[in-house]
Amino acid sequence: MAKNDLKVLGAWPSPYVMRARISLNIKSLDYEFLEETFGSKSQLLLQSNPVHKKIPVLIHGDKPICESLVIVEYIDEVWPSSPSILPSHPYDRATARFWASYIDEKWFPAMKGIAAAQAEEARKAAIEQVAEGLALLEDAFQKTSKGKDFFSGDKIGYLDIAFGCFLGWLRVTEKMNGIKLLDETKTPGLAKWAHKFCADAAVKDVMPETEKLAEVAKIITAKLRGAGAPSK
Ligand SMILES: N[C@@H](CCC(=O)N[C@@H](CS)C(=O)NCC(=O)O)C(=O)O
Repeated sequence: MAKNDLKVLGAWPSPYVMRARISLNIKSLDYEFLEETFGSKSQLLLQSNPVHKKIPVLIHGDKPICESLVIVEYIDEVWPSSPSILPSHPYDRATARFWASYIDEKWFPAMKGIAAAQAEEARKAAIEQVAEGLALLEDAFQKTSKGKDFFSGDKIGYLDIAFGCFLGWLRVTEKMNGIKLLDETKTPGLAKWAHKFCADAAVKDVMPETEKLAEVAKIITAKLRGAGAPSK
């Protein structure tokens, strides 16, 4: 058993699961990774997260903690470090939480919309929405990074984790649609940030390879579009 008795219920392609794993890596915490089978839910998952029945769940001792961003905050509070994952100033914390919520509630759903779109017009509208979101996030990056590598400054922090976990899916979306979303001319800060984020020691072993993720994306896309529905 690992020293801190930590388990993560998850699956390697899940961006939300990645948030928990990156946070544990930042704090150099060992954990057992319990991989859920795609398309089914283990008894442990159902009893650990009876409300949402979703991954990730962090189990600390015998206590389950659900919801990826709640998990990130929990890890940061239980194992404090310098710098912390959450910004130290209340205003910076509020700003980071604001953008994380924007990413989960607006930006990523728009990216899923690209895959789900059946008609070309709907696909173009979703791409446009994602690009507009990236322009907003570029602006947020310029303001919060203050010329440093990450949203949080010199080291990866809360907003880096909240957004960076979607980079694998962003690359897959680019590849499957023959488009460039993170553009060096339109979003130069984010393009550089993405390279640094993926190369970071806390991230590189949990960021899935684009090719491998693309295989999962094909299955999910078919599900989103309704299996067998004619694609327009
Ligand atoms: N808001 C949740 C989202 C988690 C989530 O959507 N997880 C997906 C895997 S990527 C899941 O468990 N899906 C199974 C389901 O929806 O039944 C979080 O941040 O943890």
